[in-house]
Amino acid sequence: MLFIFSRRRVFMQYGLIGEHLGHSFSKMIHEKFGYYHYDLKEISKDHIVEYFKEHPFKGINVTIPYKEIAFKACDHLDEQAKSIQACNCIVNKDGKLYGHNTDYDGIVETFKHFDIDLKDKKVLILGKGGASKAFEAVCKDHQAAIVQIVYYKPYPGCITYEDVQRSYLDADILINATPVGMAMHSNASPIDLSPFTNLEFVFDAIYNPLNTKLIQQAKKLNIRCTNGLLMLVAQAKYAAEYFLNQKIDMDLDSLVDTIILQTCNLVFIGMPSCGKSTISRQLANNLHKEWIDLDEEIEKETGMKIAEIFERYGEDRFRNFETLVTFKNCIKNNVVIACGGGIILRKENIEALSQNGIIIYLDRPLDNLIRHDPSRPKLKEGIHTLYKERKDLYEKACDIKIKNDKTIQKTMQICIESLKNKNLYKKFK
Ligand SMILES: Nc1ncnc2c1ncn2[C@@H]1O[C@H](COP(=O)(O)OP(=O)(O)O)[C@@H](O)[C@H]1O
Ligand SMILES: O=C(O)C1=C[C@@H](OP(=O)(O)O)[C@@H](O)[C@H](O)C1
Ligand SMILES: [Mg+2]
Repeated sequence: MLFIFSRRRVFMQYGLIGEHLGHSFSKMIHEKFGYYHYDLKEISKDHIVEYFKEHPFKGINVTIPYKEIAFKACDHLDEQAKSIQACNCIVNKDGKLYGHNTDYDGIVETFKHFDIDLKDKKVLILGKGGASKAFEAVCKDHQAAIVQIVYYKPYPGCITYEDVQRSYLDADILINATPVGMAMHSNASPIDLSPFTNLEFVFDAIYNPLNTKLIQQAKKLNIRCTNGLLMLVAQAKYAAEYFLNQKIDMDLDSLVDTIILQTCNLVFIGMPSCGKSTISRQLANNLHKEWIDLDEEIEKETGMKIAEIFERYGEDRFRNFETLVTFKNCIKNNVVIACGGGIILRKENIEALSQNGIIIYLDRPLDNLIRHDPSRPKLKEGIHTLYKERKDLYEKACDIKIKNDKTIQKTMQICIESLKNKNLYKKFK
């Protein structure tokens, strides 16, 4: 009896099920609709069949790797779920399960938003999992001329990445439906875009990090592109409409903006002693965000003070630690990060921090900077020499430059005001 009671207590009415949900934004999105609590429930492969048998929910979303099992568990399926053979949304009506695939709608919504006409286009879809099938269905329904699935090894119906190099470099649209480039592997890209000749649009279904390596490259090459955030937000809205059996009146583009604001990081760069650590910590307190100082993280990881690392191992080794710690922290969400002054010396550091972060350059008058401090070994080279070497790198790396020539409190207020500028966040769209 007690057993049944305790199990009932944890039943969720609305939520997301999947195997690993650590990086999901779904709770945040669904609760913005304002109709219900939304929970995240990780279920192991051993328990998933039983979960569907019991179906203890009113409405759920389903994510990797259970969309196909969900499809099989449903009593009724809509056309999109049938054609994709996978469900990401199930509604429980009087004990019967109604399956939908709102990923399909999220994809259509995204192509529409960017005004991409799929008709007669040559489309490459990387990956052959659940998301890939939804993209394939959308492309075929919208009369793309060729829809080719790319897989990393030979597989029926798929081509390999070598085949792409040989005969598909004239593709019009490229879609990443693999997890390559996602959070823990954010330094990887599924494909190099530079040899493509005709790419009109790149669609990366990943939304964390907001800017994957693939998206960063597309932007560099001036190819129009999107991450998976609008798709995610749109599929959530359509799922909520199925859950509630009513229309939800919410502008998706503004919802995307809200999610970006709540998930992106604020990253401080600038000369040694320009105020990065001090001002970013106060800003984090003020905005109720977690604060991370990369120098402190290096000291924690190595168990040594910065000056000791320089002395015992030299600058190069210090820079390796710095890059390691940068890669570990850059894929977090909603954190404020203080970097060390030399972070801009390696391009890959800034690229990594830019995946989820707005880069803020704190510019403090040189005359106000500390000249001698044994805990800051680079100062021995002289502030003017360092500034000459680095000035352009700071300028180039930053999204916004803020003068720190007033009080700490005042500069922090200026940061807060400047960060209200919506244009800053366009880099994530
Ligand atoms: N606007 C300011 N007015 C007065 N002191 C400041 C100002 N900005 C920074 N400082 C001081 O400068 C010193 C170095 O700041 P810190 O945050 O450690 O710099 P960074 O992390 O950029 O090296 C600290 O003592 C800090 O309080
Ligand atoms: O400018 C630099 O090369 C360095 C700056 C330091 O951080 P601060 O900028 O916080 O002093 C620290 O990362 C290390 O001593 C190297
Ligand atoms: Mg510092």
